[in-house]
Amino acid sequence: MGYLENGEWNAGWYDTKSSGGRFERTTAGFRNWITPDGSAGPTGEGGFAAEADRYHLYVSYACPWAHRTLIFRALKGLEDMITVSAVHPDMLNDGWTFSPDFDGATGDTLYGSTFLREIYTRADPKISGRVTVPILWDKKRETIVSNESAEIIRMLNSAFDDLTGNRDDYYPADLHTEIDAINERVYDTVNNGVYMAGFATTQAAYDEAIGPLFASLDWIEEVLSTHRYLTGERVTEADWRLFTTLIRFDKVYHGHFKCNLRRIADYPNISGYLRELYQWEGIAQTVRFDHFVRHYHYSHDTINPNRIVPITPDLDLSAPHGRG
Ligand SMILES: N[C@@H](CCC(=O)N[C@@H](CS)C(=O)NCC(=O)O)C(=O)O
Repeated sequence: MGYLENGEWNAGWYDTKSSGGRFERTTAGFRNWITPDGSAGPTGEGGFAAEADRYHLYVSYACPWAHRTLIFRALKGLEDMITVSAVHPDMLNDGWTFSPDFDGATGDTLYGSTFLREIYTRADPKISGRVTVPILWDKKRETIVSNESAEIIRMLNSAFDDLTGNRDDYYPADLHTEIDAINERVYDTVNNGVYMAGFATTQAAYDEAIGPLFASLDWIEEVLSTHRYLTGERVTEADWRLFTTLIRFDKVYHGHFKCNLRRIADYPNISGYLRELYQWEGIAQTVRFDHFVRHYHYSHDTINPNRIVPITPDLDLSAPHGRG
C-alpha cells in the first residue's frame, strides 16, 4: 500500500489520524469518457472513440470496484473488444503488482510491467495520487481514459452498442432518478460502508459506519420482498453495484471488516437475489473467491497482522434462487 508523489512511490497505510479514525476514500484522477464518436463525455476531454481492440482494463479480481467493470464487460458482450490484465491479489508495500504467481493473475499483458504504478507513470511520469484498480487504458493514445469505476460502467453500458449490437440498457432514462438515489445510499452505507467499518481506527468511526450499513441491508431485504430487483422488475446498474459487495460479504466483510451483526445468509430475500445475480449468464466467471479471500486477509496487515487467511463458509450459490 502506498501512493505516488511526483511520479515517486511512497509506501504507507491510509492516514486516518487527521479524520478522527475515519477512512476517507480519495477521488479518482482520470475522468475521461469513451463515447461512440469520440466527442467529450460529461467530464474530461474528448478523443476516446469506441473502437474494437483499442481499450484495456487493468483489474483486481479481489476489488469490488474493479469487479463492476468486469461485470459490465460480460453483460455487454465486450470480451472480444476489451482486453484485461488482472493483478496479483496481494497488495503490500509496493501496492498492486503484476506477479503472475497466483491462479488468474495474468501479469501486465500489454507492457510486462512489474507494478501497477508503472501504468500510472506511463500515463503521466510526474503523477501524484493513489494507485487504484480499475484502470481503463487506451492502447492507441497510451494513456488512462478513466480510473473511476462508476463512470467506466456507464461508458460500457452504451458507448459500444453500435459495434456490438448489444443494446441492453442497465441505466434506462426513465429510471435515472431512482437508480441515482439507490446508488447514493448503497454506495455511502454498503459499498463503502463496509470499508468505513473495517478501516476505522476509532470506536466512534466504526460505530458511525456499522449502524447505517445494517439499516440499509434491512431496507434492501424489505425492498426485495416485494420487488424482484432494486428498482422493480428490471435489473439495473444499481443491482450490479450492490452485487459486488454482497458476494464478498459473508466470506470477507462479516469477519475481516467486523460487519458481523448479521450475514447475508440471514436475509432470505437478499440471499435469493444474490443467487439469481450470480447465476446470470457470464457473471460467475467474474467472481474469484480465491482472489478476494486472499487479498483482504493477507494485504490488510493493520487489521490482520499475522496474515492468517481463514476458512470461510461455503455459499451455495448454485441452489435455486426462487425469484421467478
Ligand atoms: N474510485 C475508485 C476506487 C477504486 C479503489 O479504491 N480500488 C482499491 C481496490 S478495492 C484500490 O486499488 N486501492 C489501492 C489504494 O487505495 O492504494 C473506483 O471506484 O474506481
